[in-house]
Amino acid sequence: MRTLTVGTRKSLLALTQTNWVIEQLKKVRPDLTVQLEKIVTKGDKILNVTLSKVGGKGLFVKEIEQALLDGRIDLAVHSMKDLPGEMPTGLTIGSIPVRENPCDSLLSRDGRTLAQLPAGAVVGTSSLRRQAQILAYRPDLEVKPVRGNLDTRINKMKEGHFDAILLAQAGLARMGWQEEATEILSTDIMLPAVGQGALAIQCREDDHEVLALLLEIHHVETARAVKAERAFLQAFEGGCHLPLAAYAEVVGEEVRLTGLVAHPDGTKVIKGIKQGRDEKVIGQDLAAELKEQGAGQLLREVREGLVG
Ligand SMILES: NCc1[nH]cc(CCC(=O)O)c1CC(=O)O
Repeated sequence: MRTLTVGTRKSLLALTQTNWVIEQLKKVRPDLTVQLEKIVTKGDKILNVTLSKVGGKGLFVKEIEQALLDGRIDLAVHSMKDLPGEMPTGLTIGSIPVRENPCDSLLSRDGRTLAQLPAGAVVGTSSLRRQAQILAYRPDLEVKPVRGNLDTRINKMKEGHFDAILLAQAGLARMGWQEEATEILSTDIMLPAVGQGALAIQCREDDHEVLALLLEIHHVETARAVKAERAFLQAFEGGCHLPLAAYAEVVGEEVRLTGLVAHPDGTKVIKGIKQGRDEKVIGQDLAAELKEQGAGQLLREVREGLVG
């Protein structure tokens, strides 16, 4: 097989994820040769400003997709939760490898769990999804925005800017920093972002050589779960900056999907569960059910900046 060029963002997490994928590929094809092509995306350039204010889906993805289309790279590893619903013609997801821990974690300065944090404690997160759910559970906490890469956020907490922060356990685990988590939050308290903990490996849809290779590390159960979660998200024309969460698991032959839409201040949580064989159908059905309870209107208000 030809030497493959793998595109990646320059952040430590992106490099770590990409190297993990290359390792998995080499397990099945020991003779595989690859070279890395580091790409700086718009999202990386503006990490220090409020992404939700800048808007724009796929801030971390666009330049990488262009490099794939131009043939400068042959495959690219994305965090599934950062990947927009629509994909440019000519590209496809060739593989969804096995999912890491999908949960969110609380990291606190003095080792206190979420239940033990005192009233008024300051929790750092810039995610409306995390903000909404943490305030629904503990309305007495204060949420403040925090930006930057994982290590930047952890350092800001340790320096005392926050009593605690919320991060995806998957990111910590991939970096080998799982011990930094004070508490892995149950999905009952903190439902994850769509696709959280999963990776998507993107390639050109006519590159059969790469497609055959990627199939070797495809994980069918993860792919089924993510398909249900993304069908739910797409029914809301959702971006990743909305107070929307979903998590699915394979149960026997079926997939069980839990989804929610919340007011950013946590005063309202619209939540439901759907189980069935067809991932797309349960995603769409659950979205329709939550819309009947006002979820569509709530998200429109968030998008238009009326609340949040
Ligand atoms: N939004 C940024 C982002 N995109 C992917 C991860 C790592 C976890 C994952 O793969 O889902 C993170 C960090 C975080 O949210 O704490």
